[in-house]
Amino acid sequence: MKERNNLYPIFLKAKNLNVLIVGGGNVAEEKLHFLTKSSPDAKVTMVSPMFRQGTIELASKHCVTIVEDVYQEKYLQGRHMVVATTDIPEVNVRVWKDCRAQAKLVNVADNPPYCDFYMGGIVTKGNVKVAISTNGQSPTTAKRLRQFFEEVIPENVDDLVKNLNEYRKTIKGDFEEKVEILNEFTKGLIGKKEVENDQD
Ligand SMILES: C[C@@]1(CC(=O)O)C2=NC(=C\c3[nH]c(c(CCC(=O)O)c3CC(=O)O)Cc3[nH]c(c(CC(=O)O)c3CCC(=O)O)/C=C3\N/C(=C\2)[C@@H](CCC(=O)O)[C@]3(C)CC(=O)O)/[C@H]1CCC(=O)O
Ligand SMILES: NC(=O)c1ccc[n+]([C@@H]2O[C@H](COP(=O)([O-])OP(=O)(O)OC[C@H]3O[C@@H](n4cnc5c(N)ncnc54)[C@H](O)[C@@H]3O)[C@@H](O)[C@H]2O)c1
Repeated sequence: MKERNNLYPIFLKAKNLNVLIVGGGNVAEEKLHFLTKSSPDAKVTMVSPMFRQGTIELASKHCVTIVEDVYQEKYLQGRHMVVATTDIPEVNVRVWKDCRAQAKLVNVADNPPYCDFYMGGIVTKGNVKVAISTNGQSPTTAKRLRQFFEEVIPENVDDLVKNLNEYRKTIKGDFEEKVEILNEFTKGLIGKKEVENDQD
């Protein structure tokens, strides 16, 4: 059978979660960069004996606490999600095992078999967000697609969302009637004359 991506994307309120990043090198900085680019209000703690200067600067602009120490299990306390990025495979595997034992979501960066979730390529335009995954097959493609969608999704897509949100408030009637009116009103948007099945 043809391969397909069975991952289930969710849009996390990173502000309400405690994320731990283990390590403070290149990979940690890349993961922190893309996390805070998408979610500037993400709550993050980083633990590592060494941090890059760029990481320290990025951390100071966001809600990121830096702890200078080697990884220990106690740092998992209160964390919902963990990203392990050290250059010592045994440490990353230990983080993975500790997280699994405590049913915490864990991502060993750049190491798909040790990931409960993947970080994606992310495009944000106001209230609209698109997340891209290649099923862990090609991060470079995820990056290129992200750049492509950053170009082609119009900046004013957010106006549409806001206008429809306002319009929805003015529609009278029950839930079904509202859904019908909003669907009728937005039919033209996808460039097809007939929308055959609104479940698609
Ligand atoms: C999207 C993005 C998000 C982010 O990092 O936040 C992301 N990787 C990005 C860039 C990137 N990473 C790497 C390169 C070098 C080129 C290359 O090797 O392809 C580039 C491209 C570049 O930098 O140009 C190295 C790399 N990464 C992984 C492997 C292992 C492997 O592929 O098997 C290796 C090889 C390591 C080695 O050689 O040992 C694995 C993962 N990287 C993922 C995410 C997850 C899959 C996402 C998906 O499903 O598509 C997954 C599975 C796990 C994870 O880490 O979550 C971010 C782009 C953000 C943006 O630009 O918007
Ligand atoms: N740099 C890349 O683009 C890249 C690409 C693919 C794979 N990798 C792999 O990913 C891993 C990390 O790469 P990197 O470039 O970020 O390495 P790095 O040397 O820049 O960073 C490693 C970090 O891990 C920290 N660390 C070491 N032991 C620790 C411990 N016990 N507890 C907590 N933190 C600890 C170090 O202090 C350092 O901050 C390496 O195994 C590398 O081979 C890197």
